Amino acid sequence: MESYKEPLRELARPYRKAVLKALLVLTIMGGALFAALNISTGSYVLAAVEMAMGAYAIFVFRAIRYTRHLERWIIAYAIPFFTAMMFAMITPRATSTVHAWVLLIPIISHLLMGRRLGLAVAVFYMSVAAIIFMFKHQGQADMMQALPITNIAVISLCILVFSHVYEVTREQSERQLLKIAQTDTLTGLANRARLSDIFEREQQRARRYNTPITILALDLDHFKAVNDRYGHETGDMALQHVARIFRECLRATDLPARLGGEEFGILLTNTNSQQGLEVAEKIRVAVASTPLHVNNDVIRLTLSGGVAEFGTDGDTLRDLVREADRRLYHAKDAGRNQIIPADNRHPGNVS
Ligand SMILES: Nc1nc2c(ncn2[C@@H]2O[C@H](COP(=O)(O)OP(=O)(O)OP(=O)(O)O)[C@@H](O)[C@H]2O)c(=O)[nH]1
Repeated sequence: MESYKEPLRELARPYRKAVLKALLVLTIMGGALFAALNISTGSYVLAAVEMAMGAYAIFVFRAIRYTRHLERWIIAYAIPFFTAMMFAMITPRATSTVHAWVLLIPIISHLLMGRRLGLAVAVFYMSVAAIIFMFKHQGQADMMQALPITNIAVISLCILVFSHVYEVTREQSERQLLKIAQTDTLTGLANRARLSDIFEREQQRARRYNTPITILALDLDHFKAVNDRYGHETGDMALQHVARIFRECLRATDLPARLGGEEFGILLTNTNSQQGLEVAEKIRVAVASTPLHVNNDVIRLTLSGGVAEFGTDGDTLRDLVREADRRLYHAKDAGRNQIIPADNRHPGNVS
């Protein structure tokens, strides 16, 4: 489960909202200023468009305060905003300096909509602006020369490329930081924060499609003795060794996580508690039958576990981990190296 799409979107929200708010405030102020200037020069249609954009900006400013659909409001505002820009370019009374506004499009669209949609919207409106420019100035010999046209084209392209590169790099750094923040450094497994994020997403899917989710809680047996006998460094190697076995035993859609110390939680999507028990048994047998070789030592490890199923044992990750933990401690009490299933009646084989 490598996708960080949802948490990245969440992370970008406050910053996109701040950019949108700044744009709205500037539109309200700019709308009033340019409407007054256009009224004074008799450009009433343009003034009406500017006042309408200002009024719409006030409406959107209020609407985004508590919205859960910021992305939709961004599109609902940016598209009319850019369209109004194109309209301002078409009007006969508009001066050629109005084209300077087009340079804002790639910056605003990337900041508000991200690298993919931002690029698509920017390329579309900049192309429309280029066509309008050519039509408008086709009779003006001084503008229709290679140098001024190349100047404008290169500046526009530079701003488009810089905005895009900035946004791509920003997203990559954010993804990298998020990955670090959600990964256990010792084992490379997910940590509790990532397990929680993925569980939130998966439980929504499970409710919608009525599919099962199972949580396993697994804990190494007598791990303190491993540390005491072979040292902390070897203990760390044992944790890495177990993490490797988890990866080998699980599907790509399962998420193994280190909950802390020598305790692990595994999220199994599309898996009921019976299938979950089979997975846990497979891991238990693999750990018990794959000793760790360090120098000349052969270190035999075992683990105990508990299974809990979404819905039957609880609806939140906290409840499910608590239930799976409760069974895990039964397994410890019953002699270790065993899994207690979700129905709590039939412990798995003790080898
Ligand atoms: N090497 C290493 N040891 C750790 C790490 N985190 C926790 N431990 C050790 O794990 C051991 C856990 O000990 P206990 O909680 O007594 O559990 P146990 O010895 O496995 O006994 P049972 O769980 O009852 O089978 C302690 O010695 C901790 O110091 C870690 O990151 N690296």
